[in-house]
Amino acid sequence: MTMLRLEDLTVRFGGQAVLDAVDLAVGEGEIVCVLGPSGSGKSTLLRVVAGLQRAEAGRVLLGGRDQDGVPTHRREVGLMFQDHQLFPQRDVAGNVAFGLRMRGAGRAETAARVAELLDLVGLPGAGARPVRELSGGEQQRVALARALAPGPRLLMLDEPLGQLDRSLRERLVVELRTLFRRLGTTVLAVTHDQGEAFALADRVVVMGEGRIAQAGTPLEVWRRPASEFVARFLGFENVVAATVRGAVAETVWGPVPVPSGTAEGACRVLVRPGGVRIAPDGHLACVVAGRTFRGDHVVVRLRPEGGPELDAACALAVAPEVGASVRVGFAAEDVVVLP
Ligand SMILES: Nc1ncnc2c1ncn2[C@@H]1O[C@H](COP(=O)(O)OP(=O)(O)OP(=O)(O)O)[C@@H](O)[C@H]1O
Repeated sequence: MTMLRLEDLTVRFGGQAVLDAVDLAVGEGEIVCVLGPSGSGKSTLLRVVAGLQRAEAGRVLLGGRDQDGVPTHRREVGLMFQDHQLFPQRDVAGNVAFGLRMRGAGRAETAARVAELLDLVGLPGAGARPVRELSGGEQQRVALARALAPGPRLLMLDEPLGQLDRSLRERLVVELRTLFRRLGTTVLAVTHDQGEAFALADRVVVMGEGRIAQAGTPLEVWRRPASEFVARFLGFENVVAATVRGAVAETVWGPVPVPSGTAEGACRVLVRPGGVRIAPDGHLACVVAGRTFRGDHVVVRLRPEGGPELDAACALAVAPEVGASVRVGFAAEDVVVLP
């Protein structure tokens, strides 16, 4: 079943379309992450779904019902923003209970639900703690418990882990995914951090200038970026103009093998760094201009005889030193033809 459907949604500020005829469906229990550069319209999208921002055109359907004219508090959506927006004067329980009280829940019911949620987010017994004394990660959990407390049909997260340091983010994102799976929560999250989106989402939606540039599973989007915009946003820089003839694309880097069935003629090609192979029989001579350590591999920046620089992903043990002369070839499985 589709929990959320956006049809032809358009929002303009000062004549500029911030959302430009956006169509999107989120299934029940699905976790969708909207990813995009700053200003691409991600937060506006959430605000329209929540009823905090009016759309100029298009529809928002929740559980099949048009939400036009339905106020925020009747939409049964949970919201969690990047700065948590906890009430500093209330303790943890008072924060988590907020949405329940708004719905008129009784004292005993509220207390039981708060305890249950604090267990769920890994803060058992923390109800009486002042929120001011919590760490960033603990505050994030309280904000999550507060958003989940009223049992929303759709949980929306806006840069949920934005303020936290990297290692905590990486840990929490795994916890969040496990929790949402267990609860069967339908989630629409926005983030500019691709690592976060790819770790959290069943489906990733990449936005640019108010439009959906690509939607697909993390693996699909990673393996087959649909455009140069998506490829560059994901951090792929090995993009070059090409002319396809048969199974080969001619480029300033020399011939690049392309998948069979690729249309002939002008295009742009992406070679993922893993497909730039340093080997003595490679056709392209390069000098190593830089090296970036990436944990389990090294990204080597190569300066070819002609054309733009390119990145190669190398195993730690064999990565050449800066200044070394190397030769490279391209592996077909890491070549993506862009429109
Ligand atoms: N109420 C408003 N009035 C005028 N312009 C606005 C308003 N809200 C947002 N904008 C503009 O709309 C554009 C999209 O904003 P939005 O916050 O949706 O982007 P975003 O993708 O969430 O960005 P970020 O990642 O920086 O939060 C921006 O250019 C922003 O300045």
